[in-house]
Amino acid sequence: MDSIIQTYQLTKTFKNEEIIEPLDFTLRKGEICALIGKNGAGKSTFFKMLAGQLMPTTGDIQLFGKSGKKIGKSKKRMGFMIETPEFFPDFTATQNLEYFRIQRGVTEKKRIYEVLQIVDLANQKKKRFKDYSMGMKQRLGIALCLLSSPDCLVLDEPINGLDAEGIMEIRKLLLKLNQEKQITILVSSHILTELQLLATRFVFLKNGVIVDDLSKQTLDEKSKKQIHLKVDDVAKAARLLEQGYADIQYKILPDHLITIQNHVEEGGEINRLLIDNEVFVMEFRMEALNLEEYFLGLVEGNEK
Ligand SMILES: Nc1ncnc2c1ncn2[C@@H]1O[C@H](COP(=O)(O)OP(=O)(O)OP(=O)(O)O)[C@@H](O)[C@H]1O
Repeated sequence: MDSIIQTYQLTKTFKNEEIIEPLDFTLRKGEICALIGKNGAGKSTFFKMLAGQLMPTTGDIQLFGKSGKKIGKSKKRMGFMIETPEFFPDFTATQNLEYFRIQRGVTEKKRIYEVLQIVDLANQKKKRFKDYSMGMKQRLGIALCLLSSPDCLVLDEPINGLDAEGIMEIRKLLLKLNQEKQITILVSSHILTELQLLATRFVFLKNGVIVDDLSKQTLDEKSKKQIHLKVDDVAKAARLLEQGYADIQYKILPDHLITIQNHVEEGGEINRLLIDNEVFVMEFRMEALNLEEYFLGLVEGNEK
């Protein structure tokens, strides 16, 4: 059984507003799946439904193939970090984890030392939580998720607010958990370039709808190129592009520049379309497109 999380037509409505539209999603074993969406896209709402903190309005959730009343056992195989856990500021990492170990019924006391080692906090045992850096606090949050030895982690914005070093540490940690401990990971963020170095799959969420779902390989191919044009009549060129390609994704930049994010393989035809219609093309080249630009193209549509 390869699917760890599966949702069927899952929805959530708050006060007559559908925040999550019927959502079908599968997380497969071994993946590091990035859920990418702007603030308010519905990432936390989706994660809270997976964790059982929010009831879906309609639809179904399966964890490890189990749903409904049987889901409880599967939930024990999951580690959720949806909001920063409420650690005691004056407690050390060990004292904080000991509190949660007892609360959660994890019998083996030595597990605390193991998880602190995994997240590289074992040598900080005497420091109190309030003296931790943001990165250390996040890693302690992940340690807490790991206490019950889960097979899957669901992490909401674990690198939010971290500096470059903190981000790198979390990335190293998540890669280690995935590769060495075979933990499947679903992680959300809006720091897209960071996820490009971490995830094996990218799911884009906009207003509660999955607008794209790409493997790392496809994303890398897409991010290789975009068309970069300099033309004399930008408005006419834009009109021709829209007439020629209904789904065209482009941006108009200052200095008569247009970048086109899709139909990149048809660059020759696009050039011909413009020239044949008497648009003077001063520059035509392919250039690299980064994930951030691709994402903005998807979630904002054309900037006209
Ligand atoms: N309990 C609630 N009652 C009413 N509206 C809510 C509730 N929780 C979330 N929302 C709304 O649902 C939408 C999605 O919120 P959500 O927190 O899931 O987005 P998000 O993608 O996680 O964004 P962020 O990164 O800002 O947390 C927002 O418009 C938010 O205001």
